Amino acid sequence: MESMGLNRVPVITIDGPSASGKGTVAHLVAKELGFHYLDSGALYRLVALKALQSGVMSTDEKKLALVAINLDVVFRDEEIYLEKKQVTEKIRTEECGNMASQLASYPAVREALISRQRAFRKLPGLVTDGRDMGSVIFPDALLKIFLTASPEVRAQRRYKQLIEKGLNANIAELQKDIQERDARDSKRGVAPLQKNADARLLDTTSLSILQAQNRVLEWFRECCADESV
Ligand SMILES: Nc1ncnc2c1ncn2[C@@H]1O[C@H](COP(=O)(O)OP(=O)(O)OP(=O)(O)O)[C@@H](O)[C@H]1O
Ligand SMILES: Nc1ccn([C@H]2C[C@H](O)[C@@H](COP(=O)(O)O)O2)c(=O)n1
Repeated sequence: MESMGLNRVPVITIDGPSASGKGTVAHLVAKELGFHYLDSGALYRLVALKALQSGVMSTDEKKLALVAINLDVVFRDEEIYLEKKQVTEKIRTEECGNMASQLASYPAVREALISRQRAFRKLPGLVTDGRDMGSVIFPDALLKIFLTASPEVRAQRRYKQLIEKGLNANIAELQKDIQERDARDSKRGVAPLQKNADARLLDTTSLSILQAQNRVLEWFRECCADESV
């Protein structure tokens, strides 16, 4: 693997809808394999946070693209820094998530984030999660997964996650929010969330986190054997 060109660095992409568990599974798989990890949604959330802080409107594509181009962000260990300030939890609010989903529909914003995402592809490998990782950013990925779960289960998981963090949450509002976000992310004109033919479907509605993680690792080993990686 050491002598591989950059385009042969193995990549596992995990795309899927909001609160499906793709971030959790991608992170665990990366840890298990000793691979790098990219949470691409965090980049859209960081643009959203910076735009909210600077008073840039969610309708101003040009200014939002400038925010994305100039984003001063560092991912270090488990933490995320925007302009040297730690914002790991701050970008996880529903406000940032919704703003991120809105600005992610602009081609100029998406274009501005492409090279940043591809820069994460380094030896010994990369696991990444998002909406267009397999379709647009890493079309030659070794293994592409579309990870999903029923909308009800996703809302319950998000509810539990927020309550465990000591935050207020309302299951009906979360369900509505997830529905709206899914619709916006899937219906946009550029890089929509969808299961492409070359992605394997992983429905985790009745799987535990460990079962989902193991399924991805099994598939990865199969792909490595097929490709003699
Ligand atoms: N298979 C599973 N069984 C039970 N809970 C799960 C499972 N997968 C993930 N979870 C839990 O669901 C919650 C949401 O997961 P996570 O944040 O990874 O989703 P996501 O798809 O990355 O969301 P988003 O796209 O909004 O960032 C977390 O609390 C996680 O621990
Ligand atoms: N590859 C990606 C990643 C994220 N987005 C957008 C759409 C999401 O609603 C929003 C927040 O992502 P999350 O952190 O919830 O995964 O960002 C996208 O369009 N493409």
